[in-house]
Amino acid sequence: MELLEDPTEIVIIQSFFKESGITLLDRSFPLLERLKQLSAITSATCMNCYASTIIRKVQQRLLICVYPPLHKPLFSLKNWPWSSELVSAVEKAKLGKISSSLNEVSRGLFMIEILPIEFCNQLLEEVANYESWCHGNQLSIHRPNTMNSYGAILDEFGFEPVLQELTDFIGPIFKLLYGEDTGNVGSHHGFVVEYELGKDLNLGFHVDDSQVTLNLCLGSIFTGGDLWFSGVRCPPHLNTPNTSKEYFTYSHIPGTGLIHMGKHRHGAKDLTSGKRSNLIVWFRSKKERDQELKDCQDKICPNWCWYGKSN
Ligand SMILES: O=C(O)CCC(=O)C(=O)O
Ligand SMILES: [Fe+2]
Repeated sequence: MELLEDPTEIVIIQSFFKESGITLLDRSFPLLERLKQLSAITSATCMNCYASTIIRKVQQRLLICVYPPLHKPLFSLKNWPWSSELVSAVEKAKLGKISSSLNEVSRGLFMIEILPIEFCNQLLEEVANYESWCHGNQLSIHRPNTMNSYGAILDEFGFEPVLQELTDFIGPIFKLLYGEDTGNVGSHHGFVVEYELGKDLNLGFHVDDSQVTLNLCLGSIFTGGDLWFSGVRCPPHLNTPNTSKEYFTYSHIPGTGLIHMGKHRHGAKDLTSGKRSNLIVWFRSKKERDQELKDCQDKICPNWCWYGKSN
C-alpha cells in the first residue's frame, strides 16, 4: 500500500521522524507495526499544524487497512436505514418545501427521527470495538475535539466516505433551513461523544466549528445531559446576553437528531446517571467559512447573527 505519494509529504515525514520515518515508509514492515510506531511517536511529540495534518492522513490510511470492523455493513451508506421522515424531508427540501416531520422545537432548532435504535446500538458497539482494539494494541485514540475527553472520531477509522455521502444526501435540508450559502456544505467532521459518571459529565458554553451541526443521540440508558441553547451569535457578539426567548433546553431521544447552526451557542447539562453517547457531525461550507472570516476581520455583524435583532 502506498502510504504517501506526494513527495512533499514524504520529505516532511522523513525529516520529522528521521530513522523511524524511514521504517514508516518501508513496505516490508507490517501495517499494524507501522501504525503503532506512528501512534507512539505522535503522542510523545509536539507537531506543527501542517505536520500533524499529514500524520493524521497517514494514520487514517493505515487504520482503514488494519482495523477489523465488528459490523462491516455499517461502513456503507446504503446500509444505513434512514427513517422515512428523513428521506421524505430530503425529497421535499429538493422541491423547496419544508417537511412537517422537521419539528422546529425552538427558533432554528429542528428535531427529526433519523435512525432506528437497533442501528444506533450497532454504531455504539462499533465505537466500543474500535476503542478496545486501540487499547489492546497500545494505540492512542484522538478525541473528537478540544472539549470532549472521551469518544472517538468516526472519520478516522473508516466512516469518512459514509459521512461524506451523508453530507451530500442531507445538504438540501440545510440549504432550505439556513440558506444557500450556509447549507452548501462540502466537508464534515464526524465523531461520537461519550458521557458517563466518573468521566465527562457535561459540556460548557461553546459554538461549533461548523456551519450546521447534526446531533443524533445514539443512546443508551441515562438521565440528565439535556442540551441548552442561547441564541445564534457572530464572533464579536459571542458573549452578549441571550433574550428569554433564545434560551431553550432539549432532552435527547435515542434515534432522533437535532439540527442547529454551528454558531448557535450551546452546551450540555450534567449527566445524572447511566451513559450517553451522541453522534455529532459538524458540516462545513467553505464559502460561508471564508465569508465569516472576512466579516470578522471587517468587524461586520452578519445577517445570521441574532444579536439586537427582534425575533
Ligand atoms: O453533548 C452533546 O450532545 C453536544 C456535543 C457538542 O455540542 C459538540 O460536540 O459540539
Ligand atoms: Fe457543540
